[in-house]
Amino acid sequence: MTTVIELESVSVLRPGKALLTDVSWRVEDDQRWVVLGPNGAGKSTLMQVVGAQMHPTSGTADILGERLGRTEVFDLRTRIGHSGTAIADRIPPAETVEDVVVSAAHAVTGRWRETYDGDDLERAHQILGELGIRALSHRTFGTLSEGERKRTLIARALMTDPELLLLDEPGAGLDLGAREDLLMSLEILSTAPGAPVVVMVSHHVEEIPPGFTHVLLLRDGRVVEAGPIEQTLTAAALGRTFGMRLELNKVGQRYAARRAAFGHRAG
Ligand SMILES: Nc1ncnc2c1ncn2[C@@H]1O[C@H](COP(=O)(O)OP(=O)(O)OP(=O)(O)O)[C@@H](O)[C@H]1O
Repeated sequence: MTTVIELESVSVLRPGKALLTDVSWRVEDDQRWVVLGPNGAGKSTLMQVVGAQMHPTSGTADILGERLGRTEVFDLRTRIGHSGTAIADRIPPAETVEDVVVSAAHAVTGRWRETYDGDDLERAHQILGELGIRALSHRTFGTLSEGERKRTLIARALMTDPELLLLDEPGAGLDLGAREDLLMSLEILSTAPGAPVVVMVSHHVEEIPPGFTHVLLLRDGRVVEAGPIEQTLTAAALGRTFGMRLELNKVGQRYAARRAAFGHRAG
C-alpha cells in the first residue's frame, strides 16, 4: 500500500477568511474517496491543494510522494487528472470533443498550440469509448449537453494516464438518467485494474458511486469526519456536516438522505 495524499494540519487562509483549517487527511492507493460538504465548505479549495494548484498557508501536503513547496509542481501536475468547472470554462466552445481530450496530452486547452500523433488519437478514442461518448468525437464542446460535457472532461483528465484522478462535482447539473450512467462509468473506471486513485467531490450522498470506499465530510473548512464509508457516513455525521437533522438510508451500495421527520432521532 502506498500513500497517495498526506495532508498534515493544512490551512489555507485568505484575507479575512480561512478556506481550510487544520485539515489532516491520508489517502492510500487502494482507496476511492468521496468528499462531501455543503456549498462553501472548502471542497474545491481542498482539490486545488491536492491537485498541486494551490499551496497551503500552513501545514504540509505530500501528493504522490512529493511535498508541495519542495517539488516542481508542473511535473507533479502531469501525474494528476483534474476535472471540474474551472477547466470547462477554459475550453473554447468551438473545440471538438476529440481535441478537448487529445490536447490534454500536452496539458493545453486549445488544440491549435500543438500537434498530436496517432497514438494520442488512438488513446483518446479508446477513453471516449470507455466513457460511452466515442460517437461525439467530432462534435464541438459548446454543443454538448451537461452530461456529455462532464464525460468529455473526465476523458480529458484520463488522457495522461494519471496516478490520481480528481473529479470536482461530476454529477452536478445532470438529469437522473445521465447521473446514473455517470455513476456506472465511475464505478467501472475506478475499480478497473490499474485504475488511478479517484477522489470525487459532491454535495449529495445519492451521487456516491458503488465501489467508493471512503468519505471525508467537510464543513466550514474543517474535517467533520473522515474514514471508511460504512462506519463514517452516518445520519449524525451527515447532519453535523450539513447543519440539519437528517435521515440516511442505504439500499445496496447506494445512499439517500433527507431532512429527518419531526421526532426522528439521528443515528
Ligand atoms: N480568494 C478567496 N478569498 C476569500 N474567500 C474565498 C476565496 N476563494 C474562495 N473563498 C471562499 O472560501 C469558501 C470555500 O470555497 P470553495 O470553493 O472551496 O467551497 P466549495 O465547498 O467547493 O463550495 P461549492 O460547493 O459551493 O462549490 C467559500 O465561502 C468561498 O466564497
